[in-house]
Amino acid sequence: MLDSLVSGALADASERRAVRGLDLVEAAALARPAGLDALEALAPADRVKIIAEVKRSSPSRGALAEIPDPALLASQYETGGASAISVLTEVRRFGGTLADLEAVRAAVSLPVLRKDFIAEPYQVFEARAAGADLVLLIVAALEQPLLVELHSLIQQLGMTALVETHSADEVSRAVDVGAQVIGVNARDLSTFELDQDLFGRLADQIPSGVIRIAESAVKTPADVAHYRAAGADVVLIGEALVTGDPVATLTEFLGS
Ligand SMILES: O=P(O)(O)OC[C@@H](O)[C@@H](O)c1c[nH]c2ccccc12
Repeated sequence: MLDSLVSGALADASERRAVRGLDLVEAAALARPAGLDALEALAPADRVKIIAEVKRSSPSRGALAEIPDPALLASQYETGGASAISVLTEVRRFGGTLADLEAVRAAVSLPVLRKDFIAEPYQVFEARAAGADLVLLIVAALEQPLLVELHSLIQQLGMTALVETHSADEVSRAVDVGAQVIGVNARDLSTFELDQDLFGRLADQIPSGVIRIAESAVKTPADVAHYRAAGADVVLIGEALVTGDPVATLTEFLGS
C-alpha cells in the first residue's frame, strides 16, 4: 500500500510538473518570504503540544469530513490552541490538494506541514512555494540516500522536516540524517494496523534535543495523556478533530 501511495503521488507530481516546470516552482519557492520557525513552535514545553490535521479521508478510514473551507478549519485549530497545522495534500486517497495548503497558509500564523508522500525534490519545492514550513518525510518510503537528499533540501529552503518512523531501525535512520523532529506513526502504512504503544517503545531511542511526535490514534484526552506519559512533546491528530467540534476538542485535549 505504501508503494502505491508513493507512486500515485509521484505520478500526480509529474502531471503538475508538465504544466509548471521545476524552474518555475523553484523560483516560486525562493521568492516566498522566510518560513516560520517550526522548531521553536514545537519545542518541548511543560505542556503537550498539538499538530492539528486537515484530513478529508484516508485509505484506512474512508471519508471522514467534507471540509469545504480548509482555511476556516485551520483558523479554528489556531483558536483552539494548536501549535502547528498539518495539511494532507495527497489527492487520490486523502482528498487533499496543495491549494488547501495555500489557503491554510494565508489564514493562520502557525507553522504549516505539507503531509504527503514526498519522494522527489520537485515536491519539496512545491511545498515551499505553497507556503509550507514543515515537510513530512516517511522513512519507510525512502532509501537512505534519497532521505538524506530530501532532508537537506528541506533545510536549505529554510523548512523543517518531520521524519516519520514506524520501527527501531527507522528511528536510527532518522537520527543518522540529523533529523531534529522525529515522529512515530502508530499506524503501519502498509497494513494500516494501529499500535498505540509503539511510540512508548521507541521514544527512548530518540536523542534528547530532538522533538518527539506521536502520530495517529488519538481519540480521547486519555490517549493524549498516554502519549505524553510515554515522552511525547507533540501529538499529531486528524480524525478526532475533523469529526468533532475542533475548538472544543482541542481545548479538551490540551487540558489533559
Ligand atoms: O487521523 P489520526 O488517526 O489522528 O492520524 C493523523 C495522522 O497521524 C495521520 O493522518 C498520518 C500520520 N502519518 C501519515 C502519513 C501519511 C498520511 C497520513 C498520515
